[in-house]
Amino acid sequence: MGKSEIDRLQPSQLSAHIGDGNMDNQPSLYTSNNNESKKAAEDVDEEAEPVELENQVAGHTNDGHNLGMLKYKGAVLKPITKVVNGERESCFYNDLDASYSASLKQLKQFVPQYFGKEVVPIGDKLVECLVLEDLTKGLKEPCIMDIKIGRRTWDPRANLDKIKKEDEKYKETKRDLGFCVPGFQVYKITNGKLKKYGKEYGKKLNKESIIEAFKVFLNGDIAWSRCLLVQLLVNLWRIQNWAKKQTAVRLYSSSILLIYDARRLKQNLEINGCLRQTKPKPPVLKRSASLYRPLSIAILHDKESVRTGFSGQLNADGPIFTNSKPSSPRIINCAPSITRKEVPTLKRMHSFHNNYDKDLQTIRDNYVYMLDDLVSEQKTELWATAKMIDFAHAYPAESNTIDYNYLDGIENLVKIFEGFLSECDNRN
Ligand SMILES: Nc1ncnc2c1ncn2[C@@H]1O[C@H](COP(=O)(O)OP(=O)(O)OP(=O)(O)O)[C@@H](O)[C@H]1O
Ligand SMILES: O=P(O)(O)O[C@@H]1[C@H](O)[C@H](O)[C@@H](OP(=O)(O)O)[C@H](OP(=O)(O)O)[C@H]1O
Repeated sequence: MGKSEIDRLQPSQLSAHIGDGNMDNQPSLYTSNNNESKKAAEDVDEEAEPVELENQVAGHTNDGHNLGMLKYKGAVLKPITKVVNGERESCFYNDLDASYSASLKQLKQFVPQYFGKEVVPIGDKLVECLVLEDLTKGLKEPCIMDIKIGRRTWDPRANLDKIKKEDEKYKETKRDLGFCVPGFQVYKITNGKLKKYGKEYGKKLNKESIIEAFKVFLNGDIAWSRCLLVQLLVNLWRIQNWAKKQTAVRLYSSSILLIYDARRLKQNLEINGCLRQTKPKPPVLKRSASLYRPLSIAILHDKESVRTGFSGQLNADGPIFTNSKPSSPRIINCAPSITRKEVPTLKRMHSFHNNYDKDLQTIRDNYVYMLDDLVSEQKTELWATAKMIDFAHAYPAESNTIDYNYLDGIENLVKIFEGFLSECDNRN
């Protein structure tokens, strides 16, 4: 890469390129008069001083050169140990607020809230940190997986050594899937115990063993929860749709955090009779009378649609089933745009596997409606999400083209989760 090209990619130019973000004018968590920040400040748990973020699953740790993530006053602190990276990440967050670009504005909903920079005491030093919303706040048993997106994890300013070092890590999953897993933690719903899997584990994964790793993370080795998969997938689809269109930024070495509360998962599985030791089982639904298959298929097939067993009600844990046969499943009202005419091929049962775009879109729409219902009608909080983090290597796109390095990774991730969803349909 020529010097002039590298020079054009100085961090400060991210602002210039995408908007007029001023990286130092951001409201602070503690001093701002910005309403959102004020509210966050009121909400905070009071750690008197920064403490280690015990739920950190990947990234730099306190090793003498670097510092790990911290928790302070209810927020997460990311210490700036590499000034250029820290500035770049701070600029990136600021640009999301300041930009006129629709895709950058849209991106804001997929990332943690950013409260600006703060200088805090860490040990005997004062360290400047990014202050971020704690994405795991309020979760009783937070299960977190860090998925680094992209085959290429080095940025345009990387030297040969860095390129080599990056290319040698997580080789197989990056090559075959376009992402890797540098770490995760899971609370097992069988015994409530926390298990952590670090980067050495992640580096050995390949396209087969990573499926097992996902199952372990999702407690899917014990039972599949459609409610969990839907919550995660809806967010992944949104990010995927964003990545399909956006031409403003290139994200290198950026991650998606998958987050859920194992406590809520357990409750959800118990209510649905999927865990043995628990409450009386709900009425057994025959395969044909179950909603546990793509909703769009159910509603497009007249006979099937009256036999879903779906009561028309959703609670915090997903759809409620009855023995009765509702003549008009509520989902039909939720998805008025879906007609027999539009998607005549949906009777094909393996649409998940063949990934036919149109079929999938319909199926996705249904799950999005279902998720919306969960929130809007029952006024419940969701307990799983997928968020984008780590923008230390975010660069402006040089030409208005798609970031295929990012898009490929998220598309493969989505396919794997859609596969789980269809497996879940068959088992339940
Ligand atoms: N907003 C957040 N809320 C909760 N946890 C977070 C948040 N941001 C980061 N984390 C935790 O910290 C870890 C590291 O975050 P991040 O990727 O930003 O750090 P990093 O040191 O830049 O990583 P890398 O070494 O991959 O570049 C994540 O895997 C996650 O466990
Ligand atoms: O997954 P691993 O093995 O921990 O690899 C690290 C990871 O790629 C980080 O993103 C990178 O930090 P940067 O984002 O700062 O490049 C770090 O570089 P470093 O060793 O130079 O800190 C790598 O060691």
